[in-house]
Amino acid sequence: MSASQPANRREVITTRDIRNRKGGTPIVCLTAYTAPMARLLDPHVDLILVGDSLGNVVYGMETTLGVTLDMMIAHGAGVMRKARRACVVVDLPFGSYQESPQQAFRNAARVMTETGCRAVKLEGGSEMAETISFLTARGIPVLAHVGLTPQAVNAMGGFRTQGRSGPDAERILRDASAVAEAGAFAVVVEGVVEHLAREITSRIEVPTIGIGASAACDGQILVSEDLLGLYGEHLPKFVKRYANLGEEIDRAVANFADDVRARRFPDEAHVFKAVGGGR
Ligand SMILES: Nc1nc(=O)c2c([nH]1)NC[C@@H]1CN(c3ccc(C(=O)N[C@@H](CCC(=O)O)C(=O)O)cc3)CN21
Ligand SMILES: CC(C)C(=O)C(=O)O
Ligand SMILES: [Mg+2]
Repeated sequence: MSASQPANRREVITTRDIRNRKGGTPIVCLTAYTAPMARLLDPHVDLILVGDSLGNVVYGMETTLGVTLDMMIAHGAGVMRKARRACVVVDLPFGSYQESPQQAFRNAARVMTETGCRAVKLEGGSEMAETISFLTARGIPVLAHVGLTPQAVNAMGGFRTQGRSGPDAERILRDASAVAEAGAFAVVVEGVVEHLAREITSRIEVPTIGIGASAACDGQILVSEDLLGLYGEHLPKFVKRYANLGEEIDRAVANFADDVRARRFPDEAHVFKAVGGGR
């Protein structure tokens, strides 16, 4: 009998699967903001994050502070339509969860019901522990995010590597422990020095997913447009470019413009003709 494993059951990755990867094969994560990008990433990654970095990447904002809940829900729903197996997590934007556990639940529940995603991510350490246990106890899995937290850019005085001083490193370690103990299924660790990332990873029981936080983490995440060469010229030091799609787009658009101006496009292969009755 195979009632528990029907042959046509499709592989899906749950937050529990991610949680269980602690210390195993590194967890592969990338961002997607749209359906076509989700379709391309889905066969290759374990987790797709609909990040509030879409404020920078899609909307040209300077920081993520102007991103709204409605924007996250619209993009999250688009990603969900084309992600079949990867675990999809949606960022809660600035101002949608910091006020109280009740505010966080109300807005996270909207994200879950209106997108169908598996979990939400929120930024913060010890001060968010109560909110994380409030959400997880009520059925909303939470991915935590500590270290360099972009929504706190004004409090941090810029996008700076965190944990360089002893007291700073101890605070971030306490933050990571607090969010893990509060019930987060994994913790994004951003922009911290290598020895701190290694220390956090060895001390907490759930996986760490690093961005600019060394190979000592249990997984890695990057912004897809950064590694594809689709965003910006000056990238953070931690980004590795795997393609230069921006250059490809430049060449393709220049060729299209030349063809239109020279009347080479549309050519015979791309024109409708009224053959046998027409249309
Ligand atoms: N396209 C994109 N990629 C990202 O990784 C990203 C976003 N957007 N938006 C939200 C946050 C902001 N992030 C950032 C932005 C800038 C730096 C940066 O300039 N870092 C300096 C560190 C300088 C230091 O050593 O303190 C660097 O040179 O890497 C880092 C992370 C990461 N996130
Ligand atoms: C870079 C990741 C961790 C993120 O929070 C985002 O893309 O918004
Ligand atoms: Mg984010």
